[in-house]
Amino acid sequence: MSDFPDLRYFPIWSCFCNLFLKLTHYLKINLFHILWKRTFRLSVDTLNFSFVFCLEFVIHLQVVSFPVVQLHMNRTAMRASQKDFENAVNQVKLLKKDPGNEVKLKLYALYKQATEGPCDMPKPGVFDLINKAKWDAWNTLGTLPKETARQNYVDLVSSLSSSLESSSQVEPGTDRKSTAYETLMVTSEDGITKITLNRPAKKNAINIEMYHEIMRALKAASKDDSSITVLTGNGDYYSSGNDLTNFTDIPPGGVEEKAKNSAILLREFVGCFIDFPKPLIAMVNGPAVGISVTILGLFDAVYASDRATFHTPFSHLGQSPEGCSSYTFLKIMGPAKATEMLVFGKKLTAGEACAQGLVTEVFPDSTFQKEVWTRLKAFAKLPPNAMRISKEVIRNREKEKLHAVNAEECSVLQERWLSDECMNAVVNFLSRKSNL
Ligand SMILES: CCCCCCCCCCC/C=C/C(=O)SCCNC(=O)CCNC(=O)[C@H](O)C(C)(C)COP(=O)(O)OP(=O)(O)OC[C@H]1O[C@@H](n2cnc3c(N)ncnc32)[C@H](O)[C@@H]1OP(=O)(O)O
Repeated sequence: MSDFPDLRYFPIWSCFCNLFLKLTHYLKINLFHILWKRTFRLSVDTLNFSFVFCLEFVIHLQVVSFPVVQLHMNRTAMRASQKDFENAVNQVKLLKKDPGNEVKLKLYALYKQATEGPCDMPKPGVFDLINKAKWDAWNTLGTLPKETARQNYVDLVSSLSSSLESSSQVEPGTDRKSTAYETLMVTSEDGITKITLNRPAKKNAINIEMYHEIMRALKAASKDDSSITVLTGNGDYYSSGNDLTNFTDIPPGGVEEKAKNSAILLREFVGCFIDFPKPLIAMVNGPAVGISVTILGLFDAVYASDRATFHTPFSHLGQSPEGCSSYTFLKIMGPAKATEMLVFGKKLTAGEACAQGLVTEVFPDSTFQKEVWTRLKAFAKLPPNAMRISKEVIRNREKEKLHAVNAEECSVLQERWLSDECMNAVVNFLSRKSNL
Protein backbone atom coordinates (compact mmCIF):
# COMPACT_ATOMS: atom_id res chain seq x y z
CA MET A 1 0.00 0.00 0.00
CA SER A 2 1.47 3.40 -0.97
CA ASP A 3 1.11 6.34 1.39
CA PHE A 4 -0.10 9.76 0.18
CA PRO A 5 1.53 12.16 0.68
CA ASP A 6 4.70 10.07 0.69
CA LEU A 7 6.55 11.10 3.82
CA ARG A 8 9.89 10.20 2.33
CA TYR A 9 9.72 13.35 0.16
CA PHE A 10 8.56 15.60 2.95
CA PRO A 11 12.03 16.90 3.90
CA ILE A 12 12.71 17.90 0.28
CA TRP A 13 9.35 19.65 -0.09
CA SER A 14 9.90 21.30 3.22
CA CYS A 15 13.30 22.62 2.10
CA PHE A 16 11.91 24.01 -1.13
CA CYS A 17 9.05 25.77 0.63
CA ASN A 18 11.47 27.11 3.16
CA LEU A 19 13.81 28.28 0.42
CA PHE A 20 10.96 30.07 -1.31
CA LEU A 21 9.82 31.78 1.90
CA LYS A 22 13.34 32.77 2.82
CA LEU A 23 13.98 34.19 -0.63
CA THR A 24 10.90 36.36 -0.46
CA HIS A 25 11.85 37.33 3.08
CA TYR A 26 15.37 38.10 1.88
CA LEU A 27 14.02 40.21 -0.96
CA LYS A 28 11.82 42.09 1.47
CA ILE A 29 14.79 42.75 3.75
CA ASN A 30 16.90 43.84 0.79
CA LEU A 31 14.14 46.12 -0.43
CA PHE A 32 14.00 47.56 3.04
CA HIS A 33 17.79 47.75 3.01
CA ILE A 34 17.82 49.66 -0.30
CA LEU A 35 15.21 52.10 1.00
CA TRP A 36 17.22 52.46 4.20
CA LYS A 37 20.39 53.12 2.22
CA ARG A 38 18.63 55.62 -0.01
CA THR A 39 17.00 57.38 2.92
CA PHE A 40 19.90 57.37 5.38
CA ARG A 41 22.76 56.75 2.95
CA LEU A 42 24.27 54.20 5.38
CA SER A 43 26.21 51.14 4.22
CA VAL A 44 25.03 47.77 5.49
CA ASP A 45 26.71 44.57 4.29
CA THR A 46 24.02 42.65 2.52
CA LEU A 47 26.18 39.50 3.02
CA ASN A 48 25.17 39.58 6.66
CA PHE A 49 21.62 39.05 5.53
CA SER A 50 22.68 36.20 3.30
CA PHE A 51 24.53 34.61 6.18
CA VAL A 52 21.53 34.93 8.50
CA PHE A 53 19.36 33.51 5.76
CA CYS A 54 21.62 30.46 5.28
CA LEU A 55 21.84 29.86 9.02
CA GLU A 56 18.08 30.01 9.39
CA PHE A 57 17.69 27.69 6.43
CA VAL A 58 20.00 25.10 7.94
CA ILE A 59 18.32 25.33 11.35
CA HIS A 60 14.97 24.90 9.70
CA LEU A 61 16.21 21.86 7.86
CA GLN A 62 17.37 20.31 11.14
CA VAL A 63 14.41 21.23 13.32
CA VAL A 64 11.57 20.62 10.90
CA SER A 65 12.95 17.81 8.81
CA PHE A 66 14.58 15.69 11.52
CA PRO A 67 11.37 14.57 13.25
CA VAL A 68 9.84 13.86 9.86
CA VAL A 69 12.82 11.70 8.86
CA GLN A 70 12.58 9.99 12.24
CA LEU A 71 8.87 9.38 11.69
CA HIS A 72 9.58 7.87 8.33
CA MET A 73 12.35 5.65 9.75
CA ASN A 74 10.02 4.42 12.50
CA ARG A 75 7.41 3.52 9.92
CA THR A 76 10.03 1.59 7.97
CA ALA A 77 11.04 -0.18 11.18
CA MET A 78 7.41 -1.13 11.77
CA ARG A 79 7.19 -2.55 8.27
CA ALA A 80 10.36 -4.55 9.02
CA SER A 81 8.83 -5.78 12.25
CA GLN A 82 5.89 -7.24 10.27
CA LYS A 83 8.49 -9.22 8.33
CA ASP A 84 10.28 -10.13 11.57
CA PHE A 85 6.95 -11.21 12.95
CA GLU A 86 6.36 -13.59 10.05
CA ASN A 87 9.88 -14.97 10.49
CA ALA A 88 9.29 -15.40 14.22
CA VAL A 89 6.05 -17.29 13.57
CA ASN A 90 7.99 -19.68 11.35
CA GLN A 91 10.84 -19.92 13.85
CA VAL A 92 8.46 -21.06 16.60
CA LYS A 93 7.48 -24.06 14.48
CA LEU A 94 11.15 -25.07 14.27
CA LEU A 95 11.89 -24.95 18.01
CA LYS A 96 13.36 -28.32 18.94
CA LYS A 97 12.70 -27.98 22.63
CA ASP A 98 9.27 -27.51 24.16
CA PRO A 99 9.30 -24.01 25.73
CA GLY A 100 6.65 -25.02 28.28
CA ASN A 101 2.96 -24.24 28.65
CA GLU A 102 3.40 -20.81 30.18
CA VAL A 103 5.53 -19.53 27.31
CA LYS A 104 3.30 -21.17 24.72
CA LEU A 105 0.26 -19.42 26.19
CA LYS A 106 2.13 -16.11 26.04
CA LEU A 107 3.07 -16.74 22.42
CA TYR A 108 -0.51 -17.64 21.60
CA ALA A 109 -1.85 -14.50 23.27
CA LEU A 110 0.64 -12.19 21.56
CA TYR A 111 0.00 -13.83 18.20
CA LYS A 112 -3.76 -13.34 18.51
CA GLN A 113 -3.32 -9.75 19.70
CA ALA A 114 -0.91 -8.99 16.87
CA THR A 115 -3.13 -10.49 14.17
CA GLU A 116 -6.68 -9.92 15.46
CA GLY A 117 -6.34 -7.18 18.09
CA PRO A 118 -7.97 -7.26 21.54
CA CYS A 119 -9.81 -10.41 22.59
CA ASP A 120 -13.52 -10.16 21.74
CA MET A 121 -14.37 -13.87 21.95
CA PRO A 122 -16.90 -15.16 24.50
CA LYS A 123 -15.23 -16.61 27.60
CA PRO A 124 -15.09 -20.45 27.48
CA GLY A 125 -16.70 -22.50 30.28
CA VAL A 126 -14.69 -23.50 33.37
CA PHE A 127 -14.35 -27.11 32.22
CA ASP A 128 -13.04 -26.14 28.83
CA LEU A 129 -9.64 -25.86 30.52
CA ILE A 130 -7.49 -25.44 27.48
CA ASN A 131 -9.53 -22.81 25.68
CA LYS A 132 -10.11 -20.98 28.94
CA ALA A 133 -6.36 -20.79 29.61
CA LYS A 134 -5.85 -19.45 26.08
CA TRP A 135 -8.69 -16.96 26.40
CA ASP A 136 -7.34 -15.73 29.75
CA ALA A 137 -3.86 -15.25 28.31
CA TRP A 138 -5.19 -13.29 25.31
CA ASN A 139 -7.68 -11.27 27.35
CA THR A 140 -5.02 -10.09 29.82
CA LEU A 141 -3.33 -8.22 26.98
CA GLY A 142 -6.28 -5.80 27.02
CA THR A 143 -5.96 -3.09 24.40
CA LEU A 144 -2.26 -3.58 23.73
CA PRO A 145 -1.68 -2.20 20.19
CA LYS A 146 -1.17 -4.75 17.43
CA GLU A 147 2.30 -3.34 16.63
CA THR A 148 3.46 -3.70 20.24
CA ALA A 149 2.11 -7.25 20.44
CA ARG A 150 3.95 -8.04 17.21
CA GLN A 151 7.19 -6.62 18.58
CA ASN A 152 6.76 -8.45 21.92
CA TYR A 153 6.16 -11.69 20.04
CA VAL A 154 9.34 -11.20 18.00
CA ASP A 155 11.34 -10.39 21.15
CA LEU A 156 9.99 -13.43 22.99
CA VAL A 157 10.79 -15.80 20.12
CA SER A 158 14.27 -14.37 19.77
CA SER A 159 14.95 -14.80 23.51
CA LEU A 160 13.64 -18.38 23.27
CA SER A 161 15.77 -19.20 20.25
CA SER A 162 18.93 -17.89 21.87
CA SER A 163 18.34 -19.69 25.20
CA LEU A 164 17.54 -22.95 23.40
CA GLU A 165 20.56 -22.56 21.12
CA SER A 166 22.86 -22.05 24.07
CA SER A 167 21.54 -25.17 25.79
CA SER A 168 22.20 -27.25 22.69
CA GLN A 169 25.81 -26.17 22.40
CA VAL A 170 27.04 -29.02 24.58
CA GLU A 171 28.60 -31.84 22.59
CA PRO A 172 26.34 -34.87 22.32
CA GLY A 173 27.67 -37.79 24.30
CA THR A 174 29.60 -35.68 26.79
CA ASP A 175 28.53 -35.46 30.42
CA ARG A 176 26.31 -32.43 30.75
CA LYS A 177 26.41 -30.34 33.84
CA SER A 178 23.15 -30.50 35.77
CA THR A 179 22.44 -26.91 34.68
CA ALA A 180 21.93 -28.15 31.11
CA TYR A 181 18.66 -29.78 32.18
CA GLU A 182 15.54 -28.00 33.37
CA THR A 183 13.83 -30.97 34.99
CA LEU A 184 16.72 -33.28 35.91
CA MET A 185 20.01 -33.31 37.76
CA VAL A 186 22.60 -35.45 36.06
CA THR A 187 25.95 -36.27 37.64
CA SER A 188 28.63 -38.76 36.76
CA GLU A 189 31.26 -40.03 39.19
CA ASP A 190 32.82 -43.28 40.42
CA GLY A 191 31.67 -44.96 37.19
CA ILE A 192 28.00 -44.19 37.96
CA THR A 193 25.80 -41.76 36.05
CA LYS A 194 22.97 -40.62 38.28
CA ILE A 195 19.84 -39.14 36.72
CA THR A 196 17.63 -37.45 39.31
CA LEU A 197 14.06 -36.41 38.48
CA ASN A 198 14.01 -32.87 39.77
CA ARG A 199 10.54 -31.38 40.06
CA PRO A 200 10.03 -32.08 43.76
CA ALA A 201 7.29 -29.45 44.17
CA LYS A 202 5.26 -31.38 41.58
CA LYS A 203 6.16 -34.78 43.05
CA ASN A 204 8.49 -35.25 40.05
CA ALA A 205 5.55 -35.45 37.63
CA ILE A 206 6.89 -36.04 34.14
CA ASN A 207 6.05 -33.13 31.87
CA ILE A 208 6.81 -33.12 28.14
CA GLU A 209 10.16 -31.46 28.74
CA MET A 210 11.12 -34.13 31.26
CA TYR A 211 10.26 -36.92 28.80
CA HIS A 212 12.66 -35.33 26.32
CA GLU A 213 15.34 -34.68 28.91
CA ILE A 214 15.24 -38.23 30.28
CA MET A 215 15.73 -39.55 26.72
CA ARG A 216 18.61 -37.12 26.21
CA ALA A 217 20.22 -38.07 29.52
CA LEU A 218 19.89 -41.79 28.76
CA LYS A 219 21.43 -41.34 25.33
CA ALA A 220 24.34 -39.41 26.87
CA ALA A 221 24.75 -42.00 29.64
CA SER A 222 24.83 -44.84 27.12
CA LYS A 223 27.88 -43.18 25.52
CA ASP A 224 29.73 -41.80 28.56
CA ASP A 225 32.47 -43.63 30.42
CA SER A 226 30.32 -44.74 33.35
CA SER A 227 29.54 -48.42 33.72
CA ILE A 228 26.11 -48.21 35.33
CA THR A 229 23.24 -45.71 35.31
CA VAL A 230 20.88 -44.90 38.17
CA LEU A 231 17.48 -43.20 38.06
CA THR A 232 16.04 -41.65 41.23
CA GLY A 233 13.84 -38.80 42.43
CA ASN A 234 14.50 -35.60 44.37
CA GLY A 235 12.24 -34.93 47.36
CA ASP A 236 9.64 -37.13 48.99
CA TYR A 237 8.38 -38.78 45.79
CA TYR A 238 10.14 -40.94 43.25
CA SER A 239 7.63 -39.74 40.65
CA SER A 240 3.89 -39.14 40.39
CA GLY A 241 3.99 -40.32 36.76
CA ASN A 242 2.72 -38.46 33.77
CA ASP A 243 2.15 -34.76 34.47
CA LEU A 244 -1.59 -34.43 33.96
CA THR A 245 -1.20 -30.88 32.69
CA ASN A 246 0.28 -32.53 29.58
CA PHE A 247 -3.35 -32.94 28.60
CA THR A 248 -4.08 -29.25 28.66
CA ASP A 249 -1.64 -28.09 26.05
CA ILE A 250 -3.62 -28.75 22.89
CA PRO A 251 -2.08 -27.58 19.57
CA PRO A 252 -4.07 -25.92 16.75
CA GLY A 253 -4.46 -29.38 15.15
CA GLY A 254 -6.68 -30.38 18.08
CA VAL A 255 -6.74 -33.18 20.63
CA GLU A 256 -6.34 -35.92 17.97
CA GLU A 257 -3.06 -34.43 16.84
CA LYS A 258 -1.92 -34.12 20.45
CA ALA A 259 -2.82 -37.77 21.13
CA LYS A 260 -0.98 -38.88 17.99
CA ASN A 261 2.18 -36.91 18.88
CA SER A 262 2.01 -38.10 22.50
CA ALA A 263 1.84 -41.72 21.35
CA ILE A 264 4.95 -41.14 19.21
CA LEU A 265 6.72 -39.51 22.15
CA LEU A 266 5.73 -42.28 24.56
CA ARG A 267 6.87 -44.97 22.14
CA GLU A 268 10.24 -43.28 21.72
CA PHE A 269 10.54 -42.74 25.48
CA VAL A 270 9.87 -46.38 26.39
CA GLY A 271 12.07 -47.45 23.44
CA CYS A 272 15.05 -45.73 25.12
CA PHE A 273 14.60 -47.95 28.19
CA ILE A 274 14.23 -51.10 26.07
CA ASP A 275 17.45 -50.31 24.19
CA PHE A 276 19.55 -48.91 27.03
CA PRO A 277 22.81 -50.87 26.79
CA LYS A 278 24.29 -50.60 30.31
CA PRO A 279 22.94 -51.86 33.64
CA LEU A 280 20.09 -49.52 34.59
CA ILE A 281 19.13 -49.32 38.26
CA ALA A 282 16.16 -47.58 39.88
CA MET A 283 16.54 -46.12 43.35
CA VAL A 284 12.89 -45.71 44.33
CA ASN A 285 13.18 -43.18 47.15
CA GLY A 286 9.42 -42.67 47.71
CA PRO A 287 5.98 -43.26 46.17
CA ALA A 288 5.90 -44.07 42.47
CA VAL A 289 2.85 -43.68 40.23
CA GLY A 290 1.88 -44.58 36.65
CA ILE A 291 4.59 -44.67 34.04
CA SER A 292 7.34 -44.34 36.67
CA VAL A 293 6.19 -47.76 37.94
CA THR A 294 5.52 -49.51 34.65
CA ILE A 295 8.97 -48.85 33.19
CA LEU A 296 10.54 -50.51 36.25
CA GLY A 297 9.93 -53.80 34.44
CA LEU A 298 12.60 -52.67 31.96
CA PHE A 299 15.26 -51.93 34.63
CA ASP A 300 17.97 -54.39 35.59
CA ALA A 301 17.58 -53.82 39.35
CA VAL A 302 15.09 -51.90 41.49
CA TYR A 303 16.06 -50.83 45.02
CA ALA A 304 13.32 -49.27 47.12
CA SER A 305 13.01 -47.36 50.35
CA ASP A 306 10.40 -48.82 52.68
CA ARG A 307 8.52 -45.50 52.19
CA ALA A 308 8.01 -46.31 48.52
CA THR A 309 4.66 -47.41 47.12
CA PHE A 310 3.84 -48.64 43.62
CA HIS A 311 0.61 -47.49 42.04
CA THR A 312 -0.72 -47.86 38.49
CA PRO A 313 -4.26 -46.42 38.58
CA PHE A 314 -4.88 -46.68 34.83
CA SER A 315 -8.57 -47.63 35.03
CA HIS A 316 -9.24 -44.74 37.43
CA LEU A 317 -7.70 -42.45 34.82
CA GLY A 318 -9.58 -43.97 31.88
CA GLN A 319 -6.23 -45.15 30.51
CA SER A 320 -4.46 -48.45 29.87
CA PRO A 321 -1.00 -49.88 30.74
CA GLU A 322 2.17 -48.67 29.07
CA GLY A 323 5.94 -49.06 29.51
CA CYS A 324 5.64 -52.70 28.32
CA SER A 325 4.00 -53.52 31.67
CA SER A 326 1.23 -55.49 29.93
CA TYR A 327 4.02 -57.95 29.10
CA THR A 328 6.74 -57.49 31.76
CA PHE A 329 4.40 -57.41 34.79
CA LEU A 330 2.73 -60.62 33.67
CA LYS A 331 6.12 -62.28 33.33
CA ILE A 332 7.38 -60.87 36.64
CA MET A 333 4.38 -61.47 38.92
CA GLY A 334 2.01 -63.70 36.95
CA PRO A 335 -1.38 -62.68 35.49
CA ALA A 336 -3.38 -62.61 38.73
CA LYS A 337 -1.15 -60.15 40.56
CA ALA A 338 -0.42 -58.12 37.41
CA THR A 339 -4.15 -57.72 36.79
CA GLU A 340 -4.70 -56.54 40.36
CA MET A 341 -2.19 -53.78 39.74
CA LEU A 342 -2.78 -52.85 36.11
CA VAL A 343 -6.56 -53.30 35.86
CA PHE A 344 -7.83 -52.71 39.41
CA GLY A 345 -5.18 -50.17 40.36
CA LYS A 346 -4.04 -51.91 43.56
CA LYS A 347 -1.31 -49.88 45.25
CA LEU A 348 1.58 -52.05 46.51
CA THR A 349 3.85 -51.34 49.44
CA ALA A 350 7.58 -51.73 48.86
CA GLY A 351 7.50 -55.06 50.69
CA GLU A 352 4.64 -56.34 48.49
CA ALA A 353 6.34 -55.16 45.32
CA CYS A 354 9.48 -56.99 46.42
CA ALA A 355 7.53 -60.17 47.23
CA GLN A 356 6.06 -60.04 43.72
CA GLY A 357 9.43 -59.64 42.04
CA LEU A 358 9.04 -56.04 40.82
CA VAL A 359 11.53 -54.76 43.42
CA THR A 360 14.94 -56.34 43.94
CA GLU A 361 15.39 -55.32 47.58
CA VAL A 362 13.84 -52.97 50.15
CA PHE A 363 15.85 -50.85 52.62
CA PRO A 364 14.78 -48.87 55.68
CA ASP A 365 14.37 -45.26 54.61
CA SER A 366 16.93 -44.12 57.22
CA THR A 367 19.74 -46.17 55.66
CA PHE A 368 18.41 -46.36 52.09
CA GLN A 369 20.87 -43.92 50.47
CA LYS A 370 23.96 -45.18 52.28
CA GLU A 371 23.30 -48.88 51.76
CA VAL A 372 22.29 -48.61 48.14
CA TRP A 373 25.22 -46.36 47.21
CA THR A 374 27.69 -48.77 48.82
CA ARG A 375 26.24 -51.49 46.68
CA LEU A 376 26.20 -49.42 43.50
CA LYS A 377 29.83 -48.40 43.94
CA ALA A 378 30.78 -52.05 44.18
CA PHE A 379 28.79 -52.85 40.99
CA ALA A 380 30.49 -49.99 39.18
CA LYS A 381 33.89 -51.60 39.81
CA LEU A 382 32.92 -54.73 37.88
CA PRO A 383 34.32 -55.01 34.33
CA PRO A 384 32.00 -52.73 32.31
CA ASN A 385 32.20 -54.70 29.07
CA ALA A 386 31.25 -57.94 30.79
CA MET A 387 28.21 -56.24 32.36
CA ARG A 388 27.18 -54.69 29.06
CA ILE A 389 27.54 -57.95 27.16
CA SER A 390 25.66 -59.94 29.81
CA LYS A 391 22.81 -57.44 29.67
CA GLU A 392 22.80 -57.66 25.87
CA VAL A 393 22.52 -61.45 26.01
CA ILE A 394 19.60 -61.25 28.45
CA ARG A 395 17.81 -58.38 26.67
CA ASN A 396 18.35 -59.41 23.04
CA ARG A 397 16.09 -62.41 23.36
CA GLU A 398 13.24 -60.07 24.37
CA LYS A 399 13.95 -56.90 22.45
CA GLU A 400 11.79 -57.52 19.43
CA LYS A 401 8.86 -58.58 21.58
CA LEU A 402 9.27 -55.56 23.86
CA HIS A 403 9.26 -53.12 20.92
CA ALA A 404 6.12 -54.78 19.53
CA VAL A 405 4.38 -54.57 22.92
CA ASN A 406 5.43 -50.94 23.27
CA ALA A 407 3.99 -50.08 19.85
CA GLU A 408 0.69 -51.77 20.63
CA GLU A 409 0.32 -50.19 24.07
CA CYS A 410 0.94 -46.73 22.58
CA SER A 411 -1.61 -47.17 19.84
CA VAL A 412 -4.27 -48.33 22.35
CA LEU A 413 -3.45 -45.34 24.58
CA GLN A 414 -3.75 -42.94 21.66
CA GLU A 415 -7.43 -43.92 21.48
CA ARG A 416 -7.89 -43.94 25.27
CA TRP A 417 -6.65 -40.36 25.60
CA LEU A 418 -9.56 -39.23 23.42
CA SER A 419 -12.15 -40.97 25.61
CA ASP A 420 -14.57 -39.18 27.95
CA GLU A 421 -13.39 -41.43 30.78
CA CYS A 422 -9.85 -40.14 30.43
CA MET A 423 -10.80 -36.50 29.90
CA ASN A 424 -13.12 -36.54 32.96
CA ALA A 425 -10.37 -38.03 35.14
CA VAL A 426 -7.91 -35.35 34.03
CA VAL A 427 -10.45 -32.55 34.55
CA ASN A 428 -11.26 -33.94 38.01
CA PHE A 429 -7.61 -33.89 39.00
CA LEU A 430 -6.94 -30.46 37.54
CA SER A 431 -10.03 -28.97 39.16
CA ARG A 432 -8.85 -30.69 42.40
CA LYS A 433 -11.85 -32.96 42.70
CA SER A 434 -9.63 -35.98 43.11
CA ASN A 435 -6.21 -37.14 44.18
CA LEU A 436 -5.15 -40.75 43.99
C1 LIG B 1 -4.35 -35.65 24.55
C2 LIG B 1 -3.34 -36.62 24.95
C3 LIG B 1 -2.21 -36.11 25.80
C4 LIG B 1 -1.45 -37.20 26.41
C5 LIG B 1 -0.14 -36.82 26.97
C6 LIG B 1 0.47 -38.01 27.62
C7 LIG B 1 1.94 -38.19 27.43
C8 LIG B 1 2.42 -39.58 27.82
C9 LIG B 1 1.60 -40.30 28.87
C10 LIG B 1 2.20 -41.61 29.30
C11 LIG B 1 1.24 -42.43 30.13
C12 LIG B 1 1.44 -42.21 31.56
C13 LIG B 1 0.49 -42.51 32.44
C14 LIG B 1 0.64 -42.22 33.87
O1 LIG B 1 1.68 -41.92 34.40
S1 LIG B 1 -0.78 -42.33 34.78
C15 LIG B 1 -0.41 -41.58 36.32
C16 LIG B 1 -0.63 -40.12 36.31
N1 LIG B 1 -0.44 -39.58 37.64
C17 LIG B 1 -1.41 -39.28 38.46
O2 LIG B 1 -2.56 -39.49 38.17
C18 LIG B 1 -1.03 -38.67 39.79
C19 LIG B 1 -1.79 -37.41 40.04
N2 LIG B 1 -1.37 -36.86 41.33
C20 LIG B 1 -1.94 -37.14 42.50
O3 LIG B 1 -2.86 -37.91 42.56
C21 LIG B 1 -1.39 -36.47 43.71
O4 LIG B 1 -0.79 -35.29 43.33
C22 LIG B 1 -0.38 -37.35 44.47
C23 LIG B 1 -1.12 -38.54 45.09
C24 LIG B 1 0.74 -37.83 43.56
C25 LIG B 1 0.26 -36.52 45.62
O5 LIG B 1 -0.78 -35.97 46.42
P1 LIG B 1 -0.41 -34.91 47.56
O6 LIG B 1 -1.71 -34.49 48.16
O7 LIG B 1 0.64 -35.45 48.45
O8 LIG B 1 0.27 -33.70 46.79
P2 LIG B 1 -0.42 -32.67 45.78
O9 LIG B 1 -1.53 -33.33 45.05
O10 LIG B 1 -0.74 -31.43 46.51
O11 LIG B 1 0.77 -32.43 44.75
C26 LIG B 1 1.73 -31.40 44.90
C27 LIG B 1 1.81 -30.63 43.62
O12 LIG B 1 2.23 -31.51 42.58
C28 LIG B 1 1.26 -31.53 41.53
N3 LIG B 1 1.21 -32.86 40.94
C29 LIG B 1 1.47 -34.01 41.54
N4 LIG B 1 1.37 -35.02 40.68
C30 LIG B 1 1.03 -34.48 39.51
C31 LIG B 1 0.76 -35.03 38.22
N5 LIG B 1 0.88 -36.33 37.96
N6 LIG B 1 0.45 -34.20 37.23
C32 LIG B 1 0.37 -32.87 37.44
N7 LIG B 1 0.61 -32.27 38.64
C33 LIG B 1 0.94 -33.10 39.65
C34 LIG B 1 -0.04 -31.16 42.21
O13 LIG B 1 -0.93 -30.65 41.26
C35 LIG B 1 0.44 -30.11 43.19
O14 LIG B 1 0.68 -28.93 42.44
P3 LIG B 1 0.28 -27.52 43.05
O15 LIG B 1 1.09 -27.39 44.30
O16 LIG B 1 0.65 -26.54 41.99
O17 LIG B 1 -1.19 -27.59 43.32
